[in-house]
Amino acid sequence: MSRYIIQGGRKIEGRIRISGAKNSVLPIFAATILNGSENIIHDCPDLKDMEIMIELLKILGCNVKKEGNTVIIDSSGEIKHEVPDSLVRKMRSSIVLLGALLSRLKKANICFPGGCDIGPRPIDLHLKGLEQLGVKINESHGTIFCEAPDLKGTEIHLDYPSVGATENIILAAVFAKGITIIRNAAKEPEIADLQSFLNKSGAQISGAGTNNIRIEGVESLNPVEHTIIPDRIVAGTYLIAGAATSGNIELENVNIEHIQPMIAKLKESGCILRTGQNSVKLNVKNKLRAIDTIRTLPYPGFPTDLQAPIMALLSKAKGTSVIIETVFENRFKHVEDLICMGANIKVDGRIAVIRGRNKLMGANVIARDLRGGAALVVAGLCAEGTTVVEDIEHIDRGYENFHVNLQSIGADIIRE
Ligand SMILES: CC(=O)N[C@H]1[C@@H](OP(=O)(O)OP(=O)(O)OC[C@H]2O[C@@H](n3ccc(=O)[nH]c3=O)[C@H](O)[C@@H]2O)O[C@H](CO)[C@@H](O)[C@@H]1O
Ligand SMILES: C=C(OP(=O)(O)O)C(=O)O
Repeated sequence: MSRYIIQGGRKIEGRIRISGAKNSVLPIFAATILNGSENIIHDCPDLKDMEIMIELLKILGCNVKKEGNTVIIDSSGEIKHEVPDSLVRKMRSSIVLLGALLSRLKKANICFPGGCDIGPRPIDLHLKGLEQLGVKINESHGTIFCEAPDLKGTEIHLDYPSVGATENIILAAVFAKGITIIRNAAKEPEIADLQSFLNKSGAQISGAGTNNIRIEGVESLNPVEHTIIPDRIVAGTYLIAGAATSGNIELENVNIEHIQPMIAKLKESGCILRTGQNSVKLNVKNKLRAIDTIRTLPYPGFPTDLQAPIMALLSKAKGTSVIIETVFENRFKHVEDLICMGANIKVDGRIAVIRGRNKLMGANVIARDLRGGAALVVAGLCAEGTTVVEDIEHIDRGYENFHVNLQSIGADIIRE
């Protein structure tokens, strides 16, 4: 187990380039199974989850080469339909291999996926959508056995705009006969990136980024070269870290449209933000103010993945803030560690009330999930004294070179 040791109280100042998005690269890697060809993918972030997905693809029969942040995946060989449980349980995105394998092989066996422990996270909407496309599903002893003798396009109305379900249905529908329409689809930028990757390969998909996605089945796909979109959650985390230390930072390689929900809230708190075409600068002149209400929502609402980091920031803002977590049922595990650091936070169900304190104090805390862990790093950066964050393997799932990047902009953080 590794840990970060942070000496708080230093302003972070400088420039960081944002890596490709974890939640984009993982479904796109799964999608490389479809074309049975070579796929060259640039700006792949060096993350634990990406390593696991590469391992999974190799076991399934793909040839994978890594050259810096470019990954070349050749899926022209024979592909297996059974996905090993131990790796599937290590992350959430492994479940999109289901749609990809059904598309390519018309069958797949996979267990229930892992990922951050932030609530029950069922996959009923994935399975319901796949069944509507004609997939026969049997569950036994935790394994889902799927067969898709005859995938047929149809209209699917999602009860909730689930990111993973939207991705799985898109993947399964690429070769389905006729037209598939997904209504109430997730609108996240990572879905649009998946569409863009698949269309470059010859798929006929439109509407990603809106509630209605249309997929016209095609017969075959071609090799692709693609660059992953910048990670809006990583960008948001660095902006929050900059704000929490009253710093002065510039982020490069960001899509400004994708980070608008964070920009709006940071401005409400009193941060000064200036946007360029693909960059954003943040500085802070006065003490930050509380934010009346933050309600996490599907995109373009405020992202649940930044709920924990912004809570760390609000723990030191002037006044009382309210955060309502509407997406996941149990995403406040970081609260007890923030309280250990001196924060005044009360939680009732999905609502957290944060009364800003003048200071936070360094403490020994534990990263219990990916973004909760990032929040504790943010808190450590702006706390007095030393903070030790244990179990940082969770953070490795989603942040490339986290402490190295923070060091490069003046943070006192080491990995042990
Ligand atoms: C790898 C990846 O891309 N992860 C992201 C993805 O997770 P993920 O794809 O798991 O998130 P979903 O959008 O599917 O889940 C949102 C909500 O819908 C519920 N639900 C989902 C599917 C289903 O079949 N039934 C069901 O009830 C979930 O329990 C949750 O309460 O989107 C989340 C919401 O933006 C982000 O926090 C995650 O970082
Ligand atoms: C919840 C997250 O990841 P996952 O869905 O992979 O668990 C996240 O990225 O914050």
